[in-house]
Amino acid sequence: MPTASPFDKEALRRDARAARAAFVRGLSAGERQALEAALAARTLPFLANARAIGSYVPMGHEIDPAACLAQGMALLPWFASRDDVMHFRVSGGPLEPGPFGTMQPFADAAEAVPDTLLVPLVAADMHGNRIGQGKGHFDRALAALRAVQPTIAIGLAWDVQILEALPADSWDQCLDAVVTPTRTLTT
Ligand SMILES: Nc1nc2c(c(=O)[nH]1)N(C=O)[C@@H](CNc1ccc(C(=O)N[C@@H](CCC(=O)O)C(=O)O)cc1)CN2
Ligand SMILES: Nc1ncnc2c1ncn2[C@@H]1O[C@H](COP(=O)(O)OP(=O)(O)OP(=O)(O)O)[C@@H](O)[C@H]1O
Repeated sequence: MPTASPFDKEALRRDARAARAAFVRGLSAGERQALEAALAARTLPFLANARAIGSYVPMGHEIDPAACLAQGMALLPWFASRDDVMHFRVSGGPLEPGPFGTMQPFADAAEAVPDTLLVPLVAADMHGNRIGQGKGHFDRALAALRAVQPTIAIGLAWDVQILEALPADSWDQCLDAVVTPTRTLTT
């Protein structure tokens, strides 16, 4: 597996964020909704046998997984503080701002363990390598979950986020699939 210097990953992250922003800014509300509906249709087969789905509340220009979850409730990332590891709590009730600019359940929502994760990303490649926000939250959470039980990770992205190849660090957790509105890549 190739190893990247932190500089490489940082540059890739910056460029991928810019490409994602440019793409999403060019979409009308209707186009965005249609692409997110197409994403949901492609994602549903991966959720058929899931018992507890971890999802996310989109921030910035991330693709919205809400249509993927039309049938049921999901778990959302939850942090007690910026130094905390990522937990998952049941959504469905009210949300409040969490420490990283995302909305999260209140502390009294039930904690649960997902067996399938819908994973936001900045960039991914055809081999299931992923670059995220750079804090390692999903890598650490997936490593902890997979140490206990098989956990399926499905990366969700706009097409523009899929690159030919990305560097992988030793701690990177592989995605089992990457789904976009037009492509389903299984690794
Ligand atoms: N929607 C969403 N929820 C998520 C994540 C994510 O990537 N997306 N996370 C993934 O681990 C976790 C939160 N971790 C995060 C870590 C760092 C930043 C962050 O540095 N954000 C930049 C914005 C960058 C941008 O322009 O997109 C910032 O706030 O300046 C955000 C979330 C759990 N929830
Ligand atoms: N399993 C782990 N145990 C300890 N540290 C980890 C683990 N996984 C990742 N990290 C740390 O997290 C930091 C960020 O990793 P990386 O740049 O791969 O994050 P990312 O996948 O882009 O971010 P995220 O998962 O938050 O969206 C690295 O400094 C790495 O050392």
